[in-house]
Amino acid sequence: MDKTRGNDRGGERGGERGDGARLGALRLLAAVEDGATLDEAGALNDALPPAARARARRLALEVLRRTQRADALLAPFLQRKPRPDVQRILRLATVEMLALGEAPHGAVDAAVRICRSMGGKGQAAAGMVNAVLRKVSAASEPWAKLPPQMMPHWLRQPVVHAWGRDVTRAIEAAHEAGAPLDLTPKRGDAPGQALPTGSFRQDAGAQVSALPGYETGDWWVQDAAAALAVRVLDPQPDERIADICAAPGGKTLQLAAAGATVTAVDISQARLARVAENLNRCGLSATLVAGDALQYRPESLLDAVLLDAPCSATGTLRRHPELPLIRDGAAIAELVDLQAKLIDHALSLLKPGGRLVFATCSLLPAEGEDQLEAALARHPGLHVEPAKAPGIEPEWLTDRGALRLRPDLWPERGGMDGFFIARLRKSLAES
Ligand SMILES: C[S@@+](CC[C@H](N)C(=O)[O-])C[C@H]1O[C@@H](n2cnc3c(N)ncnc32)[C@H](O)[C@@H]1O
Repeated sequence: MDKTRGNDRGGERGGERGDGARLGALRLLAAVEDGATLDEAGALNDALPPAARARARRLALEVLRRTQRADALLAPFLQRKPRPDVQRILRLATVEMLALGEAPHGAVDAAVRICRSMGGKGQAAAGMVNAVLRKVSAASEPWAKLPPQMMPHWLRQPVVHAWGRDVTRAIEAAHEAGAPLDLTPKRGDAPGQALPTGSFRQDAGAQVSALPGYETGDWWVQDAAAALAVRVLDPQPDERIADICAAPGGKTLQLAAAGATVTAVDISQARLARVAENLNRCGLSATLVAGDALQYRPESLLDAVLLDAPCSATGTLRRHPELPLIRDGAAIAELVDLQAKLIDHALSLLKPGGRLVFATCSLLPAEGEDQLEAALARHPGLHVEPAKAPGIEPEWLTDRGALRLRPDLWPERGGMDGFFIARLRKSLAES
């Protein structure tokens, strides 16, 4: 049996060695290779104590951000390709030592112990793992020279085409650096460093539920780029606004906090339950509608619609580095088609002169700039209003006045998710 895939607590009871967290990370990495997201695989570590479960996830994230780099460093030290479970152990120890500053004896001894605990073939590999990792521990110079992990071709190619190689490499460096934790205040402020756009930033390791104001719902977790969609929409008190792809609800909370009368629609009943929980925690309210947004029709036309459309989520690779491993880009055409239908439907819900914000957390122009051009061509009376909100820098705007946000922006502050955000005004003539 492959023990790194099982539900073995692996020494976490002893605690001091941290093997439970390492085994948990290896379990997550194996599940990702089998096609699961880290969120889907999370339940595999339910038997671990909370601190070890959190550390397992952090370790898996750090490895997934550097798998190519670890494999490139390891390759010259390996006489033949190891079994996948042994390769994962080698990657984990490599990343622990060279990226996370773990002392070599701790990381190497743990890798060897884990190999030995795997029985027959693992035991046979333990000597090789020990010898290879001792060489790796002295390889910090070649490690530093290796480039950050490249995006897969289906994503990299359109990104290079849109912004060139230097920006592409800067985006890849931002993916490796990971994401801080951003908070959106209900009103006023939230704990952390104030960002120019109104969000507050904590270090990546911050424990959300331990931060002041969590219990009282004074803020919620939301990337600074994601928070800009509602700031660009600029909701006003008592305006009737629908958030038609709402779950888990960060943007619904912003709309409700601004005093708008909000309807939150989502096709997933389970995800909509999270919107309800979040509203409840923050003492805010909205009408919730479970169902296909394409079928949603309010009793009367709306002042504004927020469409944060389903997309490739390629703007979130800092937080979801497993996505390139489990997606091949084949679903993009279908998503682009759905986004266009949702834009057309959203416009039909608006009063003449009403406004629509279309947003996707994607790096692909097909889900942003090109989608906008196609919508303008389909709706002659529709026009783009330049995105305005505090902290928006002029170079983030496209020629059309939409916002193109990328992970390499704000490098000195820790970056932001990739997002495309366009504010559209329906013509007064169109009903
Ligand atoms: C990008 S997420 C929205 C994130 C959300 N706006 C927030 O800020 O928390 C897209 C959402 O669209 C929902 N969705 C996908 N297809 C839909 C459809 N046809 N109608 C309504 N919701 C849909 C998904 O369930 C998912 O929750």
